[in-house]
Amino acid sequence: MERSRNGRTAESRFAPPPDAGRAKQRAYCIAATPENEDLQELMELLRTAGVATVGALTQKLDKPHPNHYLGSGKVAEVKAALKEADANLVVADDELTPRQQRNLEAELDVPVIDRTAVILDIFAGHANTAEGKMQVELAQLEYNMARMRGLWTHLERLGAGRGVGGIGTRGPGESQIETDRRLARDRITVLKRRLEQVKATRATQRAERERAHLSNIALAGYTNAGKSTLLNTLTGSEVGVRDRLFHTLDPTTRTLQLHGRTVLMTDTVGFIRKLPHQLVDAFAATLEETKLADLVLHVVDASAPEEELVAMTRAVEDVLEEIDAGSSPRMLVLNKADILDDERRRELSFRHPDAALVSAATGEGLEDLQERIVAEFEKTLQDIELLVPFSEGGLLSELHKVAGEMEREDTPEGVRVTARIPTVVAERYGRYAVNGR
Ligand SMILES: Nc1nc2c(ncn2[C@@H]2O[C@H](COP(=O)(O)OP(=O)(O)OP(=O)(O)O)[C@@H](O)[C@H]2O)c(=O)[nH]1
Ligand SMILES: [Mg+2]
Repeated sequence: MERSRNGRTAESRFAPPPDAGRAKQRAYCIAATPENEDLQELMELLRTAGVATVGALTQKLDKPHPNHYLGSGKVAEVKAALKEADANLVVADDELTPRQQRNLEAELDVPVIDRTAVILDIFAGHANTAEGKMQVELAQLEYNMARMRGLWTHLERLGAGRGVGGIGTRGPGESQIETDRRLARDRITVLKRRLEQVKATRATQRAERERAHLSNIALAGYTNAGKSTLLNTLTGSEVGVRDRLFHTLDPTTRTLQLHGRTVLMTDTVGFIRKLPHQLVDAFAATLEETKLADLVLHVVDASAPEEELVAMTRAVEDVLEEIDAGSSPRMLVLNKADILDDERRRELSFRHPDAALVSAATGEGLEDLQERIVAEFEKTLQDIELLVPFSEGGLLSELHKVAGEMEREDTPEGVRVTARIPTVVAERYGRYAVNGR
């Protein structure tokens, strides 16, 4: 029997969980895709959101049907399957247009949601900080704005169709829709303004860190790749780790010792295929951390099958491009080496000769990774000669952290220091440079 990466069997993904009979939401997954994609990731998202999957259907289409997402024959097939599986929710693997959603609901007579809604729901459940919550709410509002009309039609239909009736199920008419849209727009304005303030605070914090003149490494990668685990192992911290998608939403920065030098390492929100653009926009402040890093470690779950690994890697590269982090120096880190067999290890080192193969869980390969990071920074090391005024004594200990080793000599004007440090950091000491070095 085919075993999925996290140990659950392929069969058990479809078999109802023990309490599925009572599970409120029993989802049927659908996908229109040009490639032979399975729906495992969507089911994984649903599992994270606490929804049971009771069936799935994929149709090979170059482009989703503009009216019904799937072709009309397939929609009829889904309708029959829903009854069979006793599903009460349909989930599409792509973001649906309001029209596709409306039409599907009319045909299938159950609520239809899309991948974006599921991801937004997970983010909403995982947001802990005020900033995270605002970012998610903004993304949700942006997503819902376009769909409000559809939502009301939906409620109306359910009310009429099932004879439930009552408050909130009747069509509110144009004026109510308009009022709601206005309220949503107002709230969006407020949230955007507050997030601007958060962004300013974050910029101040970053400026403070930069004043500490340390290089900054950002961890980036697909959700569940092991970024937080890697941060924990390397820096001895205890950031939350779980086998669920989008566990980390808020960035965390820790210090890391590399051959006597101190650098900063930041763990942040993971990426996914078809990442809702509303989230990318709303998380702009968070993603700045990656964008402005001196080095980006792209962490990959190397235990994924090759095809999936390539797709996940590409998805991350795409988002990095999208947020404009494409030009930062980057290093590929193949994680979860502990669960690879020898053949796969050989294949990976052949395919990705420049990547570091590590296990954040067992510590394997981490020394090599640290060597590589040092080597990466070495490439840009520069000799500097500074004259630091006595009034700036704190700078000396900071410089010592960055340089690992340095020579110092007291002179009447201040302390004369020679050291070898990364160019990015050297620039921050520019005003104390002697002889233009
Ligand atoms: N076998 C194995 N499992 C690992 C390794 N590193 C992480 N994991 C597991 O992978 C799962 C995800 O790890 P996290 O560190 O939370 O992953 P993440 O990239 O931070 O995920 P998000 O915060 O959701 O984006 C957890 O169940 C970890 O225990 C590893 O080296 N080997
Ligand atoms: Mg994490």
